[in-house]
Amino acid sequence: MAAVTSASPFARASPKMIDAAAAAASGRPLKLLTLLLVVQGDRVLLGMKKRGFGMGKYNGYGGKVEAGETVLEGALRELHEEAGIKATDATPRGRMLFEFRGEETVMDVRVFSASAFEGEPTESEEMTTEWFGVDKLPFDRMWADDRHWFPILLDGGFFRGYFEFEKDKIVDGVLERTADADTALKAFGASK
Ligand SMILES: Nc1ncnc2c1[nH]c(=O)n2[C@H]1C[C@H](O)[C@@H](COP(=O)(O)OP(=O)(O)OP(=O)(O)O)O1
Repeated sequence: MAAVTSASPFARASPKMIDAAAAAASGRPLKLLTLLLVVQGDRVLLGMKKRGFGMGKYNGYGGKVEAGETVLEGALRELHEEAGIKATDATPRGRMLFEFRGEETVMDVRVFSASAFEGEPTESEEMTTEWFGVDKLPFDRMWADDRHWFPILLDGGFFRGYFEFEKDKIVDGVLERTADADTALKAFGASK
């Protein structure tokens, strides 16, 4: 897994590139979102988005954090709404900022993983529920950034990144494995 990560062009970002990403994000409005990956042994639960933003792509479960809830509460609520299960050991793993060319708002996605849950994964109006082997993840049907940070997540590590998109193609980005979750949460350019 580590070899895949170091092969990512974004894993070799220079400090200068990281500063550039920080400058691009600073002062921009952030939209707070969650993304929770259920990883059990050598399999990962993914859902194909059936409607709206990211329709047709496989992803973990997540969405907007609502007023009055913590980020973790938002992540657990979205998992339950979209996949019908309650994660019992969700833990923060990373933070990704996504900028789309031509849009003012930067998406601030807090990534969690969990291995234990209550209930049975059940398809919802928004997402399917499918298990994939860790060596058979459908990266060609996922967001383009996923193939770069999934190896770190599956390896038990923490990460932070900044990716700039033109529609659903990456035009630039930086990705860094961090020593711990606290460092990952200090995302490039974000003030909170
Ligand atoms: N580039 C990229 N890689 C990986 N994951 C994501 C992205 N961009 C993203 O938006 N995401 C994730 C983050 C969230 O988990 C979802 C998007 O959430 P969305 O469906 O828009 O939020 P909801 O609150 O569920 O929205 P409604 O459908 O209810 O309006 O994708």
